[in-house]
Amino acid sequence: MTAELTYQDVAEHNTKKDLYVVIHDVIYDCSKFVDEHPGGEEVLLDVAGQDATEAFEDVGHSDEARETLEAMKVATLKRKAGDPKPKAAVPGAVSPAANTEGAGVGVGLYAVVLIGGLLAFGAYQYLQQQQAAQSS
Ligand code: HEM
Repeated sequence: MTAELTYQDVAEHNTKKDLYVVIHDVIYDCSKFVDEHPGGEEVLLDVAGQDATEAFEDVGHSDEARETLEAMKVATLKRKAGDPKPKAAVPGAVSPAANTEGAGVGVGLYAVVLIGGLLAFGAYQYLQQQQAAQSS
């Protein structure tokens, strides 16, 4: 199967009865699998018509799951300028239309990571000081 589809094509298949996902730049038709998914239909509906690479990999699916996936392959992804980057599955971006503003979301994510890191560092320093104060 050598068909190529774009993100826009995939985004149209975003319902339970007609559900495509992109994982590692390959497109899979999960329509028949939604009801059988051991992880529930909700998570698949969340990524319907979108890049599910991160969601799929985060769970650490088994080899068996990967074989199931392989059987559902329908096409490969044809990337166009402005499409989200590989693995750029953005948690919370439920609407397929969200991929038109990929750049903005990317910057936002960096900000979140940066602030999270600073907070963790601050907390660490604080705890160190507390400990130092206690032991003196
Ligand atoms: C799209 C193709 C997918 C396939 C073929 C698939 C297949 C499977 C299979 C076979 C299992 C059973 C455990 C295992 O063998 O690893 C499983 C479990 C699970 N899947 Fe998926 N999955 C897919 C996508 C996703 C996505 C996008 C998520 C999003 C978070 C997800 C979340 C989970 C979770 C949380 C479990 C664990 C359920 C439990 O242990 O109770 N799956 N999946």
